Amino acid sequence: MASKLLRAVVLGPPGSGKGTVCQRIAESFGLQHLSSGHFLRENIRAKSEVGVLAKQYLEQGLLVPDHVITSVMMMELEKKQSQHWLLDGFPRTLVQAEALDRICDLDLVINLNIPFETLKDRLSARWIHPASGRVYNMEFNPPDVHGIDDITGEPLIQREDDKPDAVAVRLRKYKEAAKPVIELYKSRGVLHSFSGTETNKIWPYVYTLVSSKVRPVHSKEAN
Ligand SMILES: Nc1ncnc2c1ncn2[C@H]1C[C@H](O)[C@@H](COP(=O)(O)OP(=O)(O)OP(=O)(O)O)O1
Ligand SMILES: Nc1nc2c(ncn2[C@@H]2O[C@H](COP(=O)(O)OP(=O)(O)O)[C@@H](O)[C@H]2O)c(=O)[nH]1
Repeated sequence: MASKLLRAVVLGPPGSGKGTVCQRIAESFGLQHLSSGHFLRENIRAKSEVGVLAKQYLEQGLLVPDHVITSVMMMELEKKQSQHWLLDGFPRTLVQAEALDRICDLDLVINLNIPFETLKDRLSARWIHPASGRVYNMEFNPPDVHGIDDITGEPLIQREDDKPDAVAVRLRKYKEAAKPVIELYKSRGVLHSFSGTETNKIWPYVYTLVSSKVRPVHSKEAN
């Protein structure tokens, strides 16, 4: 097995299960899971310069400008140079993919293909613990106590951009922006697409794929 550090990306529309799949990969393989949305929400909570700027875009379900998210991600990636990593939510546009190209060669791109109706249903049932980014779903993986984070006991919230009007805009924007990124990675032969309506059914295939690149932390397949 290669000892090279893994550079991987998970692509997929909002609600496709990127966060869920990345969390499982991170746990099973000991990779760093780096979520662009999580970094932006952290900046918003901290009221940093980036956060103040990003807030207005997120509230309208819009992508933040390329240079803003690219500088946030480059700073985070610099801190993780010596670790395997997995990007969730970045790159979202061709400009971002080109910026990423300048600092690394990707080994693996996982593309989640999920039907639109499924995405809408999932997002309306999604609740998060803002401080950690932990994600719940009232049907798929509910918290032990309704509305409360399992680990800290703090309240869960529903994201403003998971409300129905913002969701439709986000899905449309995603499609437009992601098309050239998917084409680019397909042409390089690093793209692996998975289709379905259930993360639990897709997961064993993703696990097998990642196992071909990095050794699992646990010998038995996590689920
Ligand atoms: N790479 C990016 N480029 C531009 N805007 C971004 C990027 N990543 C995140 N954002 C902004 C716009 C997103 O709607 C918002 C939340 O990001 P994220 O948590 O990845 O949610 P998302 O819109 O993909 O939904 P989801 O978590 O459901 O996939 O942050
Ligand atoms: N019903 C159902 N919900 C799922 C499934 N996979 C993920 N979810 C939930 O759907 C929502 C979106 O998943 P998430 O991982 O946040 O997707 P992301 O937006 O692509 O990062 C979350 O509330 C998840 O808990 C699934 O197979 N079935």
